[in-house]
Amino acid sequence: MKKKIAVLPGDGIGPEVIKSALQVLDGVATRFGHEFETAEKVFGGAAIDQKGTPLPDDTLEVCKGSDAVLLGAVGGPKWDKGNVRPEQGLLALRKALNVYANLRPVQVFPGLEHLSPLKSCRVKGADFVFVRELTGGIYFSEPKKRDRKSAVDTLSYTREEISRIVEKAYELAAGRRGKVTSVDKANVLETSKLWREIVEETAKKYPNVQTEHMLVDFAAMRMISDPGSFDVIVTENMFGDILSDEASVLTGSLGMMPSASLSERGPGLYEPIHGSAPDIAGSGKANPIGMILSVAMMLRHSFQLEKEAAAVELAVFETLQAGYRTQDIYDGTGNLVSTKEMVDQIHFRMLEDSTSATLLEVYV
Ligand SMILES: NC(=O)c1ccc[n+]([C@@H]2O[C@H](COP(=O)([O-])OP(=O)(O)OC[C@H]3O[C@@H](n4cnc5c(N)ncnc54)[C@H](O)[C@@H]3O)[C@@H](O)[C@H]2O)c1
Ligand SMILES: CC(C)[C@H](C(=O)O)[C@@H](O)C(=O)O
Ligand SMILES: [Mg+2]
Repeated sequence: MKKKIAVLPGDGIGPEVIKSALQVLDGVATRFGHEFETAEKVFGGAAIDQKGTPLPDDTLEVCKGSDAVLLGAVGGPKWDKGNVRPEQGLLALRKALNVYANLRPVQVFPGLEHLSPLKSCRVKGADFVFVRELTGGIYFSEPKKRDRKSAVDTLSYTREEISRIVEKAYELAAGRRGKVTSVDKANVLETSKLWREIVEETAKKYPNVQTEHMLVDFAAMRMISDPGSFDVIVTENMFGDILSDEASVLTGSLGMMPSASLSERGPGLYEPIHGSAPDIAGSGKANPIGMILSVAMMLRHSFQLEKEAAAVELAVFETLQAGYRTQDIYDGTGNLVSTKEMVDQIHFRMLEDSTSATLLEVYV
C-alpha cells in the first residue's frame, strides 16, 4: 500500500519537528513494510519569502492530491507586521480542505503528572479529547474589516456547520466513556444558543451518551480543578483554540499535544497544536512528541493503520518511561536530551519489535 503524504514544514521549529515526524514515519515503513511517498512543499512565512503568498497554488494542489497532510507550524515575528501573514495560509488551507473537525486529545503520560502546577492526583485521571470546530465561527465569518477608527470581526454559525461537528463529538463519545461536554457562552451569544439547541437535538439520538452543557468561563476553571471529569469536549473554533492550549499544561507541555483535522472526504491534516516557537527555534530544544503523536493520528484516521499508530504511541511511551526528556518536560531528573536525541530514542524503540502485551495494555 503506497500512501501519498504532503509535507509542510513551515516556520520556526516547524522544520525541526517535521524532520522528527519523517524519521519516525520511516521507522514505521521499515518495521511494517509500508511505502509512504512524501512531497515537501513550501508553506507559511517561508512561502511568503519565496513566492509572496503563504499558500502557493502548487502547495495547495499537492495537498489536495495527497492522502494526508503533515504540517509543522507557521508564523513568527519576521512576518508579524506584513500585509500578509503566515497564519492566513493556515486558515486558507484548513478551509480549502474542509477539515472542520479538529480532534485534540489530552493525555497525560505516566511520569509527567507532576509537571503541571496542579496536584498530581488530579492530573492523573485526565484523558479527554477536544472536538473543535475548525472552519467556521469568528475566524472566518464576514464582515471582517478594519479602518483607522474601528475594527469588526463577526461570529456566525449555520445549523449545518454546528450539526456536523456535534455529530462527530457524539460518535466519538459513544466509542469512549460516553460523555459529551458542550462548551459555549449561551448566556450571551446567539450562536451559542443555536449551538445548545442543536446539541440537545443530537443528544436524543445517543441515549447512552451523557450530555453536559458548560459555559466557557466555567469550563476553563473546571479543566484545571477537575480535568478527570471530561471525556469529549465539543466547542466552537475560538473557544477550542484557547482551551486546548490551557489543557496542554496538564500534559506537561504545549509540545506534547497532537491534532487531527478531518473532513468527510479528502485528506486529513495533522499538526501539533503548538506554534512555531520562535524563542527556541534552531536551538535543538523543541519537543517533537506532539508532532510524532500527530503522525500516529494520521496512521489511525487517514490510513486505518491502528497497529502502526499504537506502535508509534508505544515507542513514545517507552522513551518517556526510560527517562528521556526535552527541556520543556525536564524536572532535573532523567536524561535531558535534544530534539534529535529524543527522536533517535523513539525511532530506535519504533524499530524494535517490542509489542510487549503488558505495556500495550497499560498505555492503549
Ligand atoms: N498551527 C500553527 O502553525 C500555529 C499554532 C499556534 C501558533 N502559531 C504561530 O506561532 C507563532 C508563535 O506563537 P506563540 O509564541 O504564541 O505560541 P507557540 O506555541 O509557538 O509557543 C508558546 C510557548 O511554548 C513553547 N513551545 C511551543 N512548542 C514547543 C515545543 N514543541 N517544544 C518546546 N516548547 C514549545 C515556546 O517555546 C513558547 O515558549 C505565532 O506567529 C503564532 O501565530 C502557529
Ligand atoms: C495559528 C492560529 C491561526 C491557529 C488557530 O488559532 O487555529 C493556532 O493557534 C492553532 O491552535 O492551530
Ligand atoms: Mg492555538
